[in-house]
Amino acid sequence: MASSVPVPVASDIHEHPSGASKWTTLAVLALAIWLAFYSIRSYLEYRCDMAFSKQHGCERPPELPNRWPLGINWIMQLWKEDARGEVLEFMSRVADEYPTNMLSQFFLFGPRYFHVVAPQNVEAILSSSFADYGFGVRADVFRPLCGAGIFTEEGPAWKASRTLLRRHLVRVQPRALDGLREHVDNLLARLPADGEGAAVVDLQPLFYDLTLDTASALLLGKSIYALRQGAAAATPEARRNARFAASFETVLAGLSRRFRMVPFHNLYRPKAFHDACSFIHGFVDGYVADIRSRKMAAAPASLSEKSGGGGGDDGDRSGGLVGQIIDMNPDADDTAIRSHVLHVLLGGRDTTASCLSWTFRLLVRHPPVFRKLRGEITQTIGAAPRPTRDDMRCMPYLAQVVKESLRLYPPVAMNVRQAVRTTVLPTGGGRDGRSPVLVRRGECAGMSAYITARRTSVFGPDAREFRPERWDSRDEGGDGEELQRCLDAFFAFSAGPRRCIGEDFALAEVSYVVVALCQAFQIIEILDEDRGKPLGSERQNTGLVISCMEGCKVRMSRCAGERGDEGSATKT
Ligand code: HEM
Repeated sequence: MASSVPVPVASDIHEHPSGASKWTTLAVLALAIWLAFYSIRSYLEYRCDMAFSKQHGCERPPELPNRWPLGINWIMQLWKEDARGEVLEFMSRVADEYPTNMLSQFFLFGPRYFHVVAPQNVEAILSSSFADYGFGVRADVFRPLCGAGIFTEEGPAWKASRTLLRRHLVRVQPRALDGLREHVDNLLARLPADGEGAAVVDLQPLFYDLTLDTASALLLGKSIYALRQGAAAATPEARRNARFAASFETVLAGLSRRFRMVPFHNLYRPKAFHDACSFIHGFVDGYVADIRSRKMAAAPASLSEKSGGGGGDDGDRSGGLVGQIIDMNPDADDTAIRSHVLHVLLGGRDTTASCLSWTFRLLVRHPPVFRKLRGEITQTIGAAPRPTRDDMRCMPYLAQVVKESLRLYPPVAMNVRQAVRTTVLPTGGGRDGRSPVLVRRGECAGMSAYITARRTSVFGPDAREFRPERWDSRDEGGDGEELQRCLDAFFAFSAGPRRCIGEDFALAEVSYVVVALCQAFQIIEILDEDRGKPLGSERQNTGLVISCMEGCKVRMSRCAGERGDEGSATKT
């Protein structure tokens, strides 16, 4: 038996390699070919880029010096400052040390990262060289919550989403203030009542509830009523709404953590985050199914007539954005509708609440500005219960106050783009910081409206001060040059083709709430313990938008006789 088994000899082994070693050889060969190809391509690309750089007279901006390899010292410092709530102020201080308006650095093994401060460079990235930049990993970071949509898409898909969403916003815009009234009433009901005397209130969480209510009404045709939850939490619907509001908070915190972990963001997988995403998906899907079935039951014939894209006048009233999309295209995919809803919610809710919160923080810290604003409100609408759109157009100082608040505390404080092709930024290179700068394909450019707002070279010696008058075209007495410089450097709503589509809606909402609170409360003032603290010394939460860790605590009273401090000057 033993003699029938063939025994391999050494020569057989060499001439007929086993399956495994054959594949190993092939894999090594493929890797070597890929490496050779990659190196040659990188080298050729580098040569082309250098020629391009020379042609445009580019020079490198200053490099941030690393104390430890791979910029680890900077990463640790940023984490530390972030935990302290001071990361934006820290970055502003670093930028101030470099008058060239531009810095470059590497983080770990990532691509070169440019810190862009000069308004000309911001303009190039957002507008004139728009096509040269993309979002990098943003889509991947947002995917668990909202899939593909306006915030993450590029090219034709983004254009289609933008056209659709703009159409909806333009349609609801004229009636937006009517829709706000109910929610502002709910806000007022949560504040100290008549005769209750002066009370300390943190307005920040209430503003977040308010904007969740207005945004959900805009998108789903029915509000979440977060402001009413205390009173009505007994019903199953109210409980579901409360869970939606809580899940949304969990998800936003998770998304902001994912951003901080790039490129390891996919390692962030806590169960609470995924459960919250699933709940939100099911919640919105429920609304979509409900609106669709109501529409089918109400007018099956008219639905097919509208499928050409015309939509109906009731689009925004019955089912908000969801209803309008179904009106225009009854075959629209439900998951795609859900993504539209979540993208706009993501873009419109926290940003508006953040703006409201910072505006009131600033107003109570600047009594002369608050007094002047109250004067304008009284003069324009007197005792009328609520302002109309026309009333608000007649309040230029109100617009200046909101704009100045957005300048100093832009809700979207940081933004990043990644070059999709090699390109040039107009300024910031060389010793004097005036030469163009080469940005190679794959390199990143980070902009911060917060840091730019604090540059004295851009906004003048009072850049860090809250001075709404800087936006008054009549105030300068000069040739309007300074105002134009301020306008060019203002990008709280971004700029160029991807400028915010909710700007008008947000400004109307913020202005309306400011007027409503000023009318209802004769006293809104700073707490004694907060007096004298300079702007920027507060602790900030830099998630997807900036909020204040200390909230927006004020002392309020409906009646002037019940003020906490006669010395304060917020009364008209
Ligand atoms: C004070 C409030 C707001 C601020 C400061 C603000 C700011 C911004 C900024 C900076 C961007 C550009 C983001 C980027 O390109 O990375 C943006 C985009 C966007 N915003 Fe707003 N926003 C506000 C309110 C709103 C509201 C109320 C809505 C909707 C109702 C909205 C919807 C959007 C959408 C859909 C985009 C994406 C536009 C695109 O990529 O084409 N925003 N916003």
